[in-house]
Amino acid sequence: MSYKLTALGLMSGTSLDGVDAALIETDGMEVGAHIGTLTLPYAPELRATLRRVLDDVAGRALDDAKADAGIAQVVRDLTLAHAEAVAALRRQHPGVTVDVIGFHGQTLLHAPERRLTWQAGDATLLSSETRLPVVHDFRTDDVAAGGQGAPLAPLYHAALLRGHDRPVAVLNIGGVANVTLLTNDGAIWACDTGPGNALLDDWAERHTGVACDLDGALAGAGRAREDIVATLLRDPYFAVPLPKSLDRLSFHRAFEAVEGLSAEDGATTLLALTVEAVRATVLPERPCAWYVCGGGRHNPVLMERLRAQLGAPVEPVETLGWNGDALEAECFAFLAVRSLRGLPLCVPGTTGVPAPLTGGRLTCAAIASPHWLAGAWVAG
Ligand SMILES: Nc1ncnc2c1ncn2[C@@H]1O[C@H](COP(=O)(O)OP(=O)(O)OP(=O)(O)O)[C@@H](O)[C@H]1O
Ligand SMILES: CC(=O)N[C@H]1[C@@H]2OC[C@@H](O2)[C@@H](O)[C@@H]1O[C@H](C)C(=O)O
Repeated sequence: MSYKLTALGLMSGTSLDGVDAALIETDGMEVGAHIGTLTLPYAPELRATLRRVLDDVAGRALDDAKADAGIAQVVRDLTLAHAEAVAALRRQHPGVTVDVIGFHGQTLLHAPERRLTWQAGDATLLSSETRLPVVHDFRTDDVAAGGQGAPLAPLYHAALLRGHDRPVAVLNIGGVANVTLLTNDGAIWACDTGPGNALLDDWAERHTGVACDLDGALAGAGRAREDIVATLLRDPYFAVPLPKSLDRLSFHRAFEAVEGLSAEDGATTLLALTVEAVRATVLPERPCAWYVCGGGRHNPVLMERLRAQLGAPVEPVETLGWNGDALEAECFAFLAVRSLRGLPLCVPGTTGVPAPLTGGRLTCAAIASPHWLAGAWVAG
């Protein structure tokens, strides 16, 4: 490995459950030590506010939403939650010097067809709170270049899977689900497959008051209405070839289709949609194995249906020695270092950009000269 940095990645995903933080060593090409991780759940009020803001932002002009004082306060609150996660992780590893933060931010809007994507977060505030350089805004350049802006995890998956048998797939089941496929000829393909847990979370919250269908308690007790799943699979999204990406709210019309079902049958049907959407994704090669990360792998009913439907072994990424709850946070640590080095964050097969493209912006507030900026390494 060439000159490596200690990078702290921060991800707050579409599930709106909180901030994942991870510390790794990397030169942006290889991944060295996995130093530590933690999750800091959002306070329930912040989560509820974010859920409302998502709906609000979807219905108005983006510039207008960004200028809204109420939304600005939410952005500040979520940034401070990220700063708290950084402080907590640094307290756990007092001997470690962090070189840079990779700050994804909270996606509040993703509409690549309008060349819009917004990962809310105040990088200047985070940098001044932590006194660390912050790389942020990872998706804008990709979308501006005509790409989907997502998923961005595939190059990290590829770095971790170097030398692994192919074709192989990594499936993330977060709020939205996304797949990375590494093919026999060394290509990387990716897309969002469809809903992940977001619909099931909202359904469970509505019916039980609990924020998710914990351990698949509801979905395991119901029957899937396969006719409804089949109808939902006629959505044009599934006919679009990859690369393609989704917003958290993209499939909320599925709610109308399950309206009137019992809590259990509705949950089983929504869970079946998540799995069938993966199966319906046309990949250039059939994976010989699927490795699953993201919170969905904790749902045994979901894993069981994936195993039954995908026609190849389906295992949690822990089988590979990875931490499936920290992977996305690690990814943004890795991408921060790639951004500093001007390396691509995406390639045509992952986001549809015309050519490999770097991205991200560096913000250094209240830091005279980050020690690594003095080195020749960054220029190289
Ligand atoms: N024990 C469990 N039983 C059922 N579901 C679970 C369990 N643990 C986590 N989950 C699901 O995982 C979700 C969180 O997953 P994750 O943290 O991967 O999402 P995210 O990173 O926010 O989303 P995305 O990857 O779309 O950005 C929860 O909202 C819940 O649906
Ligand atoms: C716009 C956005 O935030 N997309 C997320 C979301 O959550 C899962 C899926 O949709 C994925 O495409 C992406 O996140 C991961 C980290 C990615 O970019 O790979």
